[in-house]
Amino acid sequence: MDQSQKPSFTYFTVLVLGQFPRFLLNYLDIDFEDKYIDKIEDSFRAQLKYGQVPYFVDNDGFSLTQTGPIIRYIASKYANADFLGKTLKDKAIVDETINAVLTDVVLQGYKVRKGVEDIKTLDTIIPRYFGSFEKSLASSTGKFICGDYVTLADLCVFIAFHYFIYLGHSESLTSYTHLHELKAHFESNAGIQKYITTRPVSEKGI
Ligand SMILES: N[C@@H](CCC(=O)N[C@@H](CS)C(=O)NCC(=O)O)C(=O)O
Repeated sequence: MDQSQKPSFTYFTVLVLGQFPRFLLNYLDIDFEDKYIDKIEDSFRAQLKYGQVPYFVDNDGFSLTQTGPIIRYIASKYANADFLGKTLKDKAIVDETINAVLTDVVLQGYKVRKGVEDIKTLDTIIPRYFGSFEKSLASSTGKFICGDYVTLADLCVFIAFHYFIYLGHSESLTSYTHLHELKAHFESNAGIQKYITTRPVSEKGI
């Protein structure tokens, strides 16, 4: 296999799931090829293990689908050792948080925006999940979910918070001051600034 190729990432222009690897790759300042697609061509679909994107290919040709495993793999390989949690329990909390963000928060927000789910769903989702993330940050011994060091859980919570503001729910999120501080923390990262300001905007608004 060619060891010299750049990692690549493929997903649609919409943000939904693809924004997690994209935010992470930019946050870690990884030189990668970002491929935006409008549709999955048949020949490409045949390469995808479950016929769907997100799709990540590492610099040695190793490929992965499934958002959670992609971001955990990238973090394990390219971030510092603590980024997935320093202790067994911190690792479990990081995992618990990522799972909540990917399955219970972001997909629900997307479904509401798409009109597949009633807007009233958010009356439960926002206080249940963002309320809980806020509580974790407020009771932390440091600025982050696991205390004084940043993890992939913090990045995922930031992405979900950022996404809900993008989807138009900022008024319901005003009172979450620790989440706003977390947002300011990540938005000060040069890679994240670059990604947010240069990414293509989907007309679909999702
Ligand atoms: N469980 C998968 C879900 C992947 C998924 O639903 N992908 C959608 C886009 S968000 C897709 O590829 N849709 C196009 C299609 O099925 O043709 C993950 O977490 O990555």
